Amino acid sequence: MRIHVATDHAGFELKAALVEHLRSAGHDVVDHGAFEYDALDAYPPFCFAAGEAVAAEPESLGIVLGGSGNGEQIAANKVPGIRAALAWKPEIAQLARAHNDANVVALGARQHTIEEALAIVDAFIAEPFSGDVRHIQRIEMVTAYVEAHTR
Ligand SMILES: O=C(CO)[C@H](O)[C@H](O)COP(=O)(O)O
Repeated sequence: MRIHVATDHAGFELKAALVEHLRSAGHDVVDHGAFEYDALDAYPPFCFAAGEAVAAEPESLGIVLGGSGNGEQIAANKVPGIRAALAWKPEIAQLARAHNDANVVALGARQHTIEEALAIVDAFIAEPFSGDVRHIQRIEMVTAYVEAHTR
């Protein structure tokens, strides 16, 4: 699977481990930065880049990393077509896929060990969208709201 990954400085170490982990599992990983550690960098451009790439490739998924994952989720969600979920345990990552058809997962690198973070990501990637009508209807409600309020 094509997986787009981005981080700011706070997730820099986790991103390296994550890219290696995903490539070892056979995924086609596209790294959208940060490409060097800079304690003063800012997460939005990285998250926009990953989000835009996911939106352009509907079969792909995205992963955005930061200290908490909050700002990264918020930024990714500003990209049209992105449904980004902040996941803090594998069960939440599974629900993000199964119920919300999330195409981006956000993680707080400062909140987990690398092993915990990889388990959350693996759960996200492995879980398909359920396709249940009630979930489709709810997602469509959100999409319709965005379309009605976007100038
Ligand atoms: O998680 C984040 C945003 O939600 C950032 O990674 C975090 O705010 C970075 O913090 P600092 O600049 O203090 O290293």
